[in-house]
Amino acid sequence: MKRIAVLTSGGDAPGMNPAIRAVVRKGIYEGLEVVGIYNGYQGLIEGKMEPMTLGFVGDIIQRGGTKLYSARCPEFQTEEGQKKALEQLKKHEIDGLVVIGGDGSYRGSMILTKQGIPCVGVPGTIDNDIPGTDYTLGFDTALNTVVEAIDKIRDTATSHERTFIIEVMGRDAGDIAVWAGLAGGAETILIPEVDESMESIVKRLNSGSERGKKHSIIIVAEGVMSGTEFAEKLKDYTDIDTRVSVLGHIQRGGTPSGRDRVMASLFGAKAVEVLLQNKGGRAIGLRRNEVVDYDMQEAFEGSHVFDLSMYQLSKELSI
Ligand SMILES: Nc1ncnc2c1ncn2[C@@H]1O[C@H](COP(=O)(O)OP(=O)(O)OP(=O)(O)O)[C@@H](O)[C@H]1O
Ligand SMILES: O=P(O)(O)OC[C@H]1O[C@](O)(CO)[C@@H](O)[C@@H]1O
Ligand SMILES: [Mg+2]
Repeated sequence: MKRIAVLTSGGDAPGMNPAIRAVVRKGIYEGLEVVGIYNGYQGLIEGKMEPMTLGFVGDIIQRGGTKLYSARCPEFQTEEGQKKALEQLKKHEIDGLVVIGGDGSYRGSMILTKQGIPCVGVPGTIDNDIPGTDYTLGFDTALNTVVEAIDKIRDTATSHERTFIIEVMGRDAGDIAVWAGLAGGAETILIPEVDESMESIVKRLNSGSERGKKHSIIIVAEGVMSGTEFAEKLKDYTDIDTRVSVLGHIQRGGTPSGRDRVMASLFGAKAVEVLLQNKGGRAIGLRRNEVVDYDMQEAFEGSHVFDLSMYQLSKELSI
């Protein structure tokens, strides 16, 4: 292994920059040449890459987004696109690749591994939804962004004695919703993992009102339905005055938290160590507080472990 490359792919996540920094600096420390590929698999297909220096990754540890840019690349899902990508890797004499991204990006990397370029995945997605790891980069920062937003919205909810419906991200996963709901004291949390009936939701809202509760925070994970859709549904059951707030992409941006910077540094360095052992098709993760590498296949076959007890606790604490 002489020359390795790194790319970021899929939705960006705070922590991607510190992870790039760790891959580049650990690689150079170990005597490797490190190439940065721009715009994910799209840039790989187009050969948009250049050698990285220690300086290139200076002053990025504290920045959100990704200095290498990210993309969703439908062309890479075609055989022709994959062939072009492999040709570029061979042309630039790249012996191994670190892919920082979510499950889709991992799937793409498996194709390259099977074609002879060992790839290692670093979990970078705010959704925290990759099977096999307890943590994905960006989750902590996104969580803090959402909690800050809930706190602000709560001020208005209290002043106007209103119920607020806050829609949060997490394509198919309820982690952001549950953690933020618990941290922000939300009364109701709707997540894709649990099917709660409208009757039960309304019953809880009404019992709060009967006890004199004047405001309420409802978190809706986008994977369940949109906040607006939920507000419309609620109208069929109650005349409670609601407002909807869609947090959207502010959840993906911003300075990575201390936790995300540390995890990114640990994950990025571990990815380089794994490549140095000539291992491909591996994913980096956190298990019981230990940084590990595991068979990437597990990330596809296993299911993301969702902590139902936290969801239950949020209900017990926010009645
Ligand atoms: N099955 C697949 N085969 C080949 N490439 C894939 C596959 N799935 C995804 N990819 C590639 O990976 C890119 C990123 O995937 P996707 O858009 O699913 O994001 P992700 O990595 O899952 O991140 P996130 O869900 O956090 O945004 C895709 O645009 C595509 O280029
Ligand atoms: O930015 P895009 O492409 O609209 O993707 C949004 C999706 O990406 C994520 O932010 C990360 O996977 C999801 O939570 C969300 O559903
Ligand atoms: Mg994904």
